[in-house]
Amino acid sequence: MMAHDQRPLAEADEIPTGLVWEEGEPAEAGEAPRPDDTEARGEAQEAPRGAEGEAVQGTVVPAPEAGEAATPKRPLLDDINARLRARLESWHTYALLAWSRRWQTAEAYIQDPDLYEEIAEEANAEIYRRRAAVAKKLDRAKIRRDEAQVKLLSEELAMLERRRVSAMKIDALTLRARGGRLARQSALPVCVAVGPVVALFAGGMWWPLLAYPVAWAWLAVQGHAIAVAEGATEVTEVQEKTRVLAPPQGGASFASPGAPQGAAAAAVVGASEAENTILSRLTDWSKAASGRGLAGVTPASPTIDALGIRVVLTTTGRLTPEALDKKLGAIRAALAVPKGVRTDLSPGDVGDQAVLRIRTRTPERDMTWRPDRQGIGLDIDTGRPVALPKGRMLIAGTSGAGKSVLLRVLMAEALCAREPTAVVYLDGKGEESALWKGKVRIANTPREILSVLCELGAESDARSQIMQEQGVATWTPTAERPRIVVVVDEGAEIVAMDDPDDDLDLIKRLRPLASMGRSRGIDLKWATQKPAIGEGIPSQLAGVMQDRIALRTAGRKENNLVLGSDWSSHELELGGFALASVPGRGPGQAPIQVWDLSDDSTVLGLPDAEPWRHLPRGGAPEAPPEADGEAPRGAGGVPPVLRAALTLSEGARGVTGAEIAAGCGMDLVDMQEELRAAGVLGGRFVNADGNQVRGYRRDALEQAASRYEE
Ligand SMILES: Nc1ncnc2c1ncn2[C@@H]1O[C@H](COP(=O)(O)OP(=O)(O)OP(=O)(O)O)[C@@H](O)[C@H]1O
Repeated sequence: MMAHDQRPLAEADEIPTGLVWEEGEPAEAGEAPRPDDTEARGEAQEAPRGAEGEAVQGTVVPAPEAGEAATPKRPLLDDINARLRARLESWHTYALLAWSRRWQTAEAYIQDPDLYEEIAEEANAEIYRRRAAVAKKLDRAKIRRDEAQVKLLSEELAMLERRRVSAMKIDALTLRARGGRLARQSALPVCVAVGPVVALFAGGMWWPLLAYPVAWAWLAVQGHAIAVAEGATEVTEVQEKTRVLAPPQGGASFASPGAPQGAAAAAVVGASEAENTILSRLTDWSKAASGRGLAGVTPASPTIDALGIRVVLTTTGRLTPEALDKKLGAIRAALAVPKGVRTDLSPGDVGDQAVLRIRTRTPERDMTWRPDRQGIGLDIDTGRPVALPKGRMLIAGTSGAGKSVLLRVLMAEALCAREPTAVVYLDGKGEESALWKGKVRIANTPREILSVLCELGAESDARSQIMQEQGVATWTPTAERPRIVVVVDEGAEIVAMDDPDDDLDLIKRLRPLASMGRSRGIDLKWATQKPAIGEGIPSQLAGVMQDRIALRTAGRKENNLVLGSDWSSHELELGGFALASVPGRGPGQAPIQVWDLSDDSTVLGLPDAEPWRHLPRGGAPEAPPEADGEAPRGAGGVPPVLRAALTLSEGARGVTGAEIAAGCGMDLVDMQEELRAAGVLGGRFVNADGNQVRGYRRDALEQAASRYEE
């Protein structure tokens, strides 16, 4: 009935655009008018009139949107806009992702929990270096007999020995270091955020504002790369999933990783927080491993025992259990294994399987050292004693790792051994020596150490001669010439003392002991906190010290220097856990828990023993009496040192000072003084090998002796 003539009103009667006149009967009263039609209906009273002047019936209604259905352009544009908006939103999310990751990394770097320890270590090392330098100067001054310098340097040394780095200073240094890290990490973002605004207002330059879109785009690209690397090409909000763990069976077995999510939400009773995190990641393995290059690794149900978590990993595709070793870092990251917790991979029962052990627990064992204990400690996995081979050994460990305790165990083991064994203790620090008086031969000062090394050199030569005479290749220790365990507590002290220019060529004397001592029953145990070659390990010794023990080392670098990259001694716990690179033990094996001999009274209770001294071969002179007694004169009043020098140089053109000192069991410097008092000065002579060496010429010795006989 209604013939609608729709014309825009503006065109017809100058009614505002957006409204049209709709001919026909006005809307029924009952019809709900559109809210914005009120004005329009008012206008209807003055509606246009027909040609004859009669009112034309109709209503003003809003105009349909221009071209709504008439053209496909609009939906296309809407579609493009929607897509663009979605793209921008997702790239913006990528940018936010990259920013949050960057900030997380920066935060972890700034709040690094190891920083305090590193700074404390560095501060202590600085004092230690200064102490070593002053001690060295002091020794030289003593040798020169420069009393004024000796007094000054002794005071300085005493002051340095008393000095301790206070906790407050370490706190302040740590705070400063963290502040520096924060400043460095924030410098670039702050420049990007503030720089363009400053440039705009201060310099009137608009183009630095381009830094904002550039930085945004850069972050978005980074964020996209992160999302792709992590296996999520779409950025979505990560939902916290509930832990899925089946009820423990037989004490400790958990749901397989393939179990449906959300089946159970309880943490495992009795498991620590770290263990629960690891277990939950194993349960949700596909997510934990995503983007870490662990495709082809499937964990079975984990179990917990006295040593921690054990899980069998099955490999598929081209991945082999052996290749898993290289992915251990990625596995640790996927499972969020805490830093100090050790992980070991060993072959499984089936060819494509490996067993991953996450050592979150240490079984309770009585580790106190007693004389009946075997070896240096227990393998923490098997609980069996670990005995180390005899011979030279390098021992490394950071401060507090347990070197001194391990050395105590080695020395106590030697003192209680059935085989005749003596201990020589070269303790440059001098801290432990008091405990061992009357049990082992002790040398603390450079002169004492030099003297002992001369004796050891002479002993080694004597044994070599005896072995040649007997036609044997290995020394069998006897009560007269026992096995000698030479323990160096802190090798860096010896390195610092060494000064070949001043006749203190300690390292030169140690090298033959390290290289040839093993077959002659002389075992050098070299311990150091600083495993860098030249600092704590002399290059002359590094090559020959193949058997090595590392307690906890300061970091990966130190671990690699001592044991090699297959090992992880830097992840060991502090205080008595060690890895041993010796025949029969490899990187795949569990650490050794060292017997605990930190109790001083146990050391004091060890049996006393006559400290070792070199025994010259038959007919050699006796050691002169101690300094307070007047040296007895021999036949014709010849001083014993001169007599010894004459005996030792028989048939030769001369004899070295070290040989005389060793032959007499004397300190080198004391021996030199006594010979000087007897009228003999050092010089050079040609030895049996035809080389010019420093020492005492035979003719000079004879001349001096003849003066006494006269
Ligand atoms: N085998 C062990 N069993 C139990 N506790 C140990 C063991 N070894 C070391 N510790 C603990 O660690 C502490 C530090 O050990 P130790 O003094 O031997 O370290 P260190 O490596 O010699 O350190 P530094 O080089 O700073 O002297 C000891 O006081 C002791 O409490």
